[in-house]
Amino acid sequence: MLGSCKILVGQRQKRILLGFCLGLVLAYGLEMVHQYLCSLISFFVPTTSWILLIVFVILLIIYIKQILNSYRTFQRIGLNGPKPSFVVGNFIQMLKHPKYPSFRLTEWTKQYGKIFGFYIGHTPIICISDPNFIQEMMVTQFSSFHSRRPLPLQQLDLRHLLACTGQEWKRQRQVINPTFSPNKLKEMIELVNKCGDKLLIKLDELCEKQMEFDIGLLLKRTTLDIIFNCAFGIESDIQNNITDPYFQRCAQVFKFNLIQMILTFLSTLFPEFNIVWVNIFRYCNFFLLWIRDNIPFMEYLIDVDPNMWLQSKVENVIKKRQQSENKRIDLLQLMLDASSFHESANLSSPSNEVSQSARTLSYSELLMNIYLFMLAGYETSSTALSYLCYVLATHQHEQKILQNEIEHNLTSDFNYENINKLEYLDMFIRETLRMYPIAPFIVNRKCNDDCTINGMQIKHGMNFIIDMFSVHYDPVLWGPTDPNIFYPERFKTKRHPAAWLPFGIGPRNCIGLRFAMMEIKLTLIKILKCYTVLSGEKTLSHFKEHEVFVISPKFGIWIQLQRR
Ligand code: HEM
Repeated sequence: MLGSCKILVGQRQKRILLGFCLGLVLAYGLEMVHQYLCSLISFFVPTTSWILLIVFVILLIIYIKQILNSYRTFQRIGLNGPKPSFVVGNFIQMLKHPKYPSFRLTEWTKQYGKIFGFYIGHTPIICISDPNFIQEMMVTQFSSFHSRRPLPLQQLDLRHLLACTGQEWKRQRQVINPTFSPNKLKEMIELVNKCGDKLLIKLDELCEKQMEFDIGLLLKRTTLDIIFNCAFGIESDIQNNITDPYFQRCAQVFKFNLIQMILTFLSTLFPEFNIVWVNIFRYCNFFLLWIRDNIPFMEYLIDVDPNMWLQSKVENVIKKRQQSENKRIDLLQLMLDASSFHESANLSSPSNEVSQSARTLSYSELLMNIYLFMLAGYETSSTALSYLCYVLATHQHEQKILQNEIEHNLTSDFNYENINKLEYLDMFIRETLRMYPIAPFIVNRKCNDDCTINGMQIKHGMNFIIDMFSVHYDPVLWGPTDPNIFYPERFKTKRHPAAWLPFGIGPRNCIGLRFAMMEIKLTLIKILKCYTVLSGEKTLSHFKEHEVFVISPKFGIWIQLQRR
């Protein structure tokens, strides 16, 4: 999702060895650059090192003053918030939260109110959990808040929906929106259905054994299978083959290696030097790839960069589809139909560029977006399904109501209209995502134009984040039944439009919402028609959440199945 390159090395020892080699080479490289610069400058000025030192100290003082100044942002506008530490701001306090970082925001909301300020590094961020403010910012005054804060280590030339801004984002969104319309989804449901059938075969085997198992991994494979089928028309064997390279690469993208962790940390604390961190990261990857390709046996030590690998596969698939006579109905075909570039286009060809007024996508935009859908659609949907299985296992009464609804209203015809008529199923999923939102960190906005909301003057460049947990557990918004209780029927009452935010809100909400709901509903229906989900010994004891991009169950979801 970051769109950044990454190298993975198999085991710990290999990483240490590599880290050591890399350190040596970096040190040598730096020394060379240093010597070269000194000899170059001393050619013109004899007292180079003194001048360099003085310039460096002056720049450092200016930079530190800037940092200290930014820590006074909220004092100036009279906003409360936790006290920041120098350089890190409140970032470490967030990371050190025993549950997960997003939960720290909820604690601060309780302490400082529904609008407060905190610092990530020295970047001031306003945290909001007032639904009226959220509605105003993300819907009514959207034209002043159409960007997000760039992701740490985000490449500067990244041009997909999640990353781009302004006119570029508007054009891309207008072109891609129809791809996810109900009419198009109706045509794709058969593909999702087939992937669900493959899951049932696996579940059958596990049910026979009458043992407790982690369903999380199976759901990951299923959602990846669905997105491969629906996005690229690849009929993969992910669900049967544990070593499937697509599955392994996608999983690797969400795991950070040491270099990536350090650079992500630096990029978070010092975003103004992002170009430096991104380039160090890029060159480290190129360097490791070079070693892998040129030094014997290194291919066993250094793995291929999963982002590069996946992107090259996406490129091949696009090329093949362009040449094929057979036009499937899937995301790739719909987006190809909406794009305009020559068949021979590639990332560096002139047809890679399009004018902002044109209602079309360039080659690189198509490539990046298809790649984004693959990653954005796989982890989120499988995590949602995992939470749903956990809730099913721990709420037998609600599961019975759901099974009755499915039995009485659905025969074998799982078409788009029919599955969307199931009211209780819809409320059940919404209630689960209210209690277990998956990607709260991504619901953030950056102000593009000075404006005023609820009397608060907002300057261009100010960052905002939503404290989703405070909104989702607010008794005023979700009462009278206690929001800590799982109660799907609460959705029968009309709620504030900004009270339910798992997919964000406004023109820049999740473009895959309908697609995700379709695959989640269909998969659940298939499971519940055949089985009852039961809890086992590990269901509660192994349930622990953690947050890396998304909030997900750390040790999987352990359940038992009983055939109906
Ligand atoms: C349960 C599943 C999913 C959840 C919880 C989820 C959540 C989110 C959230 C919270 C956002 C940010 C919205 C905002 O800022 O207001 C988002 C954006 C996005 N999601 Fe999803 N998502 C899911 C599934 C999908 C799927 C299946 C796809 C694609 C096939 C997808 C593609 C995207 C894209 C491209 C964006 C960026 C939209 C833009 O900036 O215009 N998501 N998602």
